[in-house]
Amino acid sequence: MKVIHVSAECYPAAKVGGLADVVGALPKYQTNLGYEAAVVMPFYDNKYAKETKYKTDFRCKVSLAKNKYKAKVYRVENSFKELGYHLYQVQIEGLLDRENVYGYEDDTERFIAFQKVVLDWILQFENAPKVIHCHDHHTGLIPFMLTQCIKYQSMRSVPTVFTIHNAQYQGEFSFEKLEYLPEYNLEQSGVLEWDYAINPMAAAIKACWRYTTVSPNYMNELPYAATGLDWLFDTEREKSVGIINGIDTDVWNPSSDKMIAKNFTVRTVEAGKKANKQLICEKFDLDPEKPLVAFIGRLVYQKGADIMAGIFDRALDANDINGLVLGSGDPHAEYLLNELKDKYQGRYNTFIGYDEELSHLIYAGADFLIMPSRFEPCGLNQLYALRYGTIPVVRTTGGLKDTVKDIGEKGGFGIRHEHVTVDDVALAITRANKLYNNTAEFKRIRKEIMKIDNSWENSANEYIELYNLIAQ
Ligand SMILES: Nc1ncnc2c1ncn2[C@@H]1O[C@H](COP(=O)(O)OP(=O)(O)O[C@H]2O[C@H](CO)[C@@H](O)[C@H](O)[C@H]2O)[C@@H](O)[C@H]1O
Repeated sequence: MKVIHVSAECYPAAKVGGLADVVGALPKYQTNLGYEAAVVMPFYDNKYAKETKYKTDFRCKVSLAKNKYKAKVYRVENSFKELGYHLYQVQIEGLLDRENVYGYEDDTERFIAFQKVVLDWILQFENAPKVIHCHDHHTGLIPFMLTQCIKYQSMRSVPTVFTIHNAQYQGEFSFEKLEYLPEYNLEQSGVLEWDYAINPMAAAIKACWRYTTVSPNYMNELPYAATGLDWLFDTEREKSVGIINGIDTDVWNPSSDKMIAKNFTVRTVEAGKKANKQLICEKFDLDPEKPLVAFIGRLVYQKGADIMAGIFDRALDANDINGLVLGSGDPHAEYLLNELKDKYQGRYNTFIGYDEELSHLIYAGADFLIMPSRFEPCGLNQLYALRYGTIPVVRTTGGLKDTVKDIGEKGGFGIRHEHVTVDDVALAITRANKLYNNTAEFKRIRKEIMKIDNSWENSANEYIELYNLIAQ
């Protein structure tokens, strides 16, 4: 294989958010373009693992200070046929074999051990990959280990690309855990360090050959984004590239999606969306005659979760619309969103939790999707919404700015707002409601957005061009 993607998540094996969607799709498109790609990720003891057949590809022991763990690298049988790329999963007994991806006290230990096993596995390849492509901070120590650790010296010339999906999460931990890392020249500790701690995201930026962000605009924002690494992003900018995410049009295709009530194309969009909306309205006691404004996502500060209940309260009060929220995260935000149900019975509802199938149905049946994000490295939800004829209402930030044009502009097809305040987002929803009531224009835009090409083809090629630039 030419490139190995290393990631904590990959759809369909394990998904928490957009990282899984990207790592689950990009390698397939790269392989289709003739650049054979594989993915290596942790093995979690989840539903996918129970339904999947594995073959052991490699066995080793991994140590973290005095603790030793048995590890295996599994190859997922038939992954090339079913997913379009080879999928490998690292099983570390007692560390990774748990149900969830994140959220354990020893996440630092889990992901350090994972990265060490990945490199031990690659070390014994007859032919090293041309590029190792790491995604987010859980894999950020790999560029460091490759360039600094004695054990991996023979792979020093293998180029690394590091992709930032979200610079807010950096995985920092204390230097007390330094002994978990393989031996290196301690004079190089500065490469690991940021703000008196080991910071895997900072270490990756410093040690990788090139780093990328998932949209060009997020790249421009990073030196001012208050992530704590602003200065680093400014000084290392020369080795950065912004490449916009695409979507997997095999998975996200309204004409063949098995998770929705009725399939549709641009030609049959009216009937298709109506049937999907009807089912949502039945499930959630909403009014199919009124526009449906939805939110899907992790209920965290980034996504505006703290003001989400306020937004729906104001927007439902001012407009004759439905509101629906699918998400989970901050318990207080969940509580406030649920509390609103009594006030707007028959027009507003929530599903607090994670439900992949329901998300597809909502993209297919909603009229508008709101994304009042404080920052958004790319955002995939707006791209899925467009493909399913749902008009995005987004904050002008990050990748949302790159992918959504306001209806006030020439050729515009979405609604944008500048601020993450209840007032600004509610006003944007009022604009959406006005557009809905201008039936001819609403229907025209709905058809237009379904035709926009946000598939992975172009971006997958941009990554390949980047690999070719650095790999000899
Ligand atoms: N409760 C729920 N039920 C079902 N599905 C749910 C869900 N909550 C979220 N999802 C799904 O998770 C994905 C979210 O993707 P995003 O890219 O919008 O955000 P995320 O912040 O996770 O990703 C980060 O990485 C991606 C990938 O690079 C960037 O696009 C993004 O800006 C960055 O924050 C979508 O597939 C969405 O449908």
